[in-house]
Amino acid sequence: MGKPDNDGDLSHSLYTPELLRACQRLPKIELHAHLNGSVRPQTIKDILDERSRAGEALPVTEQELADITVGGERSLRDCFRLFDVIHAVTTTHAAISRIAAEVVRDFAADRVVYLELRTTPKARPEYGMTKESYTQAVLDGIDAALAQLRAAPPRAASQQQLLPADAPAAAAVALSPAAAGSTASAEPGRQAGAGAGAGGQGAGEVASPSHAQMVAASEGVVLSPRAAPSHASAAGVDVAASVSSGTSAAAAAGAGAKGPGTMAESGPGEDVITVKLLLSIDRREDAAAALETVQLAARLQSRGVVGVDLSGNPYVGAWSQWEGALGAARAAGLRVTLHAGEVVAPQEVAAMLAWRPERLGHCCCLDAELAAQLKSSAIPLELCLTSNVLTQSVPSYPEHHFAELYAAGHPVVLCTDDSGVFGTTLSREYAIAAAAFKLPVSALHELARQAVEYTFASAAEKERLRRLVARELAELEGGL
Ligand SMILES: CNc1ncnc2c1ncn2[C@@H]1O[C@H](COP(=O)(O)O)[C@@H](O)[C@H]1O
Repeated sequence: MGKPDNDGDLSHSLYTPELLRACQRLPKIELHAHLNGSVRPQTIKDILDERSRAGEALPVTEQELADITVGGERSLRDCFRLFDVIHAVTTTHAAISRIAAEVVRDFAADRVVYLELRTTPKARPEYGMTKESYTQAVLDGIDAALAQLRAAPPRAASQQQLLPADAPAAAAVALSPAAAGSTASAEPGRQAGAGAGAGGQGAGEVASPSHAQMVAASEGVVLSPRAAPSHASAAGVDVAASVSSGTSAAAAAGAGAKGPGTMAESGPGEDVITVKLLLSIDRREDAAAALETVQLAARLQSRGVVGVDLSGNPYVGAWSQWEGALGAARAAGLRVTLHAGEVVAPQEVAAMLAWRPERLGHCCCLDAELAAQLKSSAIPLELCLTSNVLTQSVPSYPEHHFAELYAAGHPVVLCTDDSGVFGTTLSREYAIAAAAFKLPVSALHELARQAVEYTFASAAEKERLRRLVARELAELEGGL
């Protein structure tokens, strides 16, 4: 599957290490990240190793494992086969919690200050898993990561081993060519990632390299485990240790409460990351299964579930299957975002636009008429440059529809989609956008600022985020 030196991915020649570093310093908002697509490749290997040591028959073949760990340019169809392989590996609640914790820490390490993570609740009776227990495991993992980020003393990050500037790309296992280099053979990431795992390991975590580290290694960039806000480093602090998550209601209920959906205490410095969860409906699911997910999301709003997503293989299913469940989501006060137009499907995209979700994802394959309708709808669009190029939904970075929509002033937000599968980070997506579309730094700042407006956060949280992002950008602009 794929070719390691995939030149659909021109990112290495597009941007410089300096540009990547500048993007790592930006306070960023991530609104389109699939949990299992954001898994660290090494974690998949670790889980398989553990199961193998326990004498279990492995759920994937050698070839499937190679497909995960070596990667390559992938068609969308191949991509969905890969997700099935990942799901075959991640069958325990502990694995789900571990992945959620690592993903939160990886985004925090990439200076993402607000994360809307999304995942498909899975009912897998053969593993004693219900949609509810799966989602609880995700929430527990998020809680664990936030608790650890909150507790980590500011100096902890500075004591961690940094990735050497000359660390070879091969130091990391990669799911994709973007960070692959030659990869996979030599106990990857163990050395490079050890102790530098996005600011240390959480409960149940072992050392495995984050995407930020893999990207940094492939770019020859020294990456601080925690890209601290500049004022913090000016004060001799490497890491902002306070973390917030959750709803304003929980905030009003006071500090110290636990988990997404609650507001943790704010420390003297800065909030590290706020995390919200969207529950995804997989396009393979029928109306009843979709409704079950919506009802679960509605019940878990107090824990930080803010919305519902429709995703999955775009070649499967029909819009009419999920419309009822999505209507129920709306009635329950949940926000809705839809994957639209990843493949040519004009009738479906027209129906989705008419339904008016709060956000849309991708919209790669729209004809001129639909593109005009999208623009007049002003529905904010989650754009995932690397994902779209690697899955060949768009021909190249410069030809990505970001350019046209951005020029038209359409609300857009840069996102990663599946940072593990595509070996990317949000900082890298910003760097690619800057280089491919010749955006000045001020435009990157404006993208970061505007992203706040497209979150599914409450009005109070948006206001807090606006202030946080504005303050950090002002410091960057002031060169502090
Ligand atoms: C590449 N573009 C994409 N288009 C559509 N759906 C995608 C996707 N990338 C990921 N997913 C959806 O997210 C699931 C994996 O994460 P979770 O198990 O939910 O955490 C995939 O199985 C698919 O349903």
